[in-house]
Amino acid sequence: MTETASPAFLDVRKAAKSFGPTTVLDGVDLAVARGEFVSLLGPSGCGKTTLLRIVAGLLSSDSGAVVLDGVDISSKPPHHRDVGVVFQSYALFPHLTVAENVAFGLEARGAPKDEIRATVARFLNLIHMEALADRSVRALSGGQQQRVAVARALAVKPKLMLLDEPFSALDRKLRETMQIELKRLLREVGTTAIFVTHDQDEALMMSDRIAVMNRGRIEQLADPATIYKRPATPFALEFVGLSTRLAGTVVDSTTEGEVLIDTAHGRIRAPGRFVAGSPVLAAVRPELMAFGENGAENTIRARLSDVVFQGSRIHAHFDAPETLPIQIESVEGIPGGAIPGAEMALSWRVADTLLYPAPAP
Ligand SMILES: Nc1ncnc2c1ncn2[C@@H]1O[C@H](COP(=O)(O)OP(=O)(O)OP(=O)(O)O)[C@@H](O)[C@H]1O
Repeated sequence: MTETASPAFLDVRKAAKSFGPTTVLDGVDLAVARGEFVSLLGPSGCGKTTLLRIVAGLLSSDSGAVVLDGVDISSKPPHHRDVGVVFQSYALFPHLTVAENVAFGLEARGAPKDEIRATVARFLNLIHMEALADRSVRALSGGQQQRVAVARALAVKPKLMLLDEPFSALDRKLRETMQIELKRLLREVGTTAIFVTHDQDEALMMSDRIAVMNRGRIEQLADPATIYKRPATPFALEFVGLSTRLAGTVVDSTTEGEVLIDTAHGRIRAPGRFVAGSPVLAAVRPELMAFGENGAENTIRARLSDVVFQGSRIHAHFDAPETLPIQIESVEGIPGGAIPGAEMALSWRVADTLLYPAPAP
């Protein structure tokens, strides 16, 4: 299920790639608005890099077209696409200084000296590296090198920036700093960007919209809050964030657009329309569940198996006979000091219940 950004600045139509009998991209459509930051999020091997390489012109699509700012660039070579690329490996010119690396693309285009000087100064300022302008890039840390790589790609004012896991080689703290800096930098320069990651936190924090990819398809394309609160498919639900999941069978439906579902943990209600007898998957985010019955609309009983202290909150896991996870997050802790093995009531609102057709086994 995809939504279309309008008007499309980048319009990828039916991108497809097979290697021998293996389909890696299965006719993917992706429309990106001008100035937008879109992440491709999915597990290893789902086709993120393949899609990015097709947009960059580093790989040809078996079908379809790539249209950028109204121009079909499908048959143009990478250096004629007006697209900047930053990969995980920094790929800077090791024999050049920081400033020379940032200037490289402009010099190759024969830009006037004054313009080069001003642009390099602006970008070194934007990445806070004015003081290191004359240093060899060999003498930089990983984070500094990746800043230079981003500045070098942006200095030629590409219409589109493609970033493939640019921070995955960096440690967590530096990574978080770089994420904030990149977002600020792209906003200041006003560049449209596609960002590949398999890290859901990175995608949730940085993106205007996220394309959740699975097996060569986009399963959902939406803003981060919608991806988290209303995952379109069981895969998107499972891949982004944690959830309590309950397998069940619809036993009845109400005129208010709700269904009654029998699960191994009791009967619950959920918004949705399914005929009686349909196998379904019901889910709820753990922070939307509470201990006890609390007069809430849905209540199940389950046996506490594990409690994980996470500083500002606790995360409790429950035994689930059908092996789907039951988990709750609470800032208040476990009531009454319940210990593993104790049976507890858990409750939540019907409106917070997500409902899907049962995925194929
Ligand atoms: N040149 C190739 N020949 C054969 N198979 C390939 C080729 N390039 C990619 N693949 C396969 O296509 C699939 C998708 O690869 P791709 O690099 O797009 O995945 P990805 O989602 O970016 O994963 P990762 O996060 O691991 O980089 C993988 O199974 C990969 O092995």
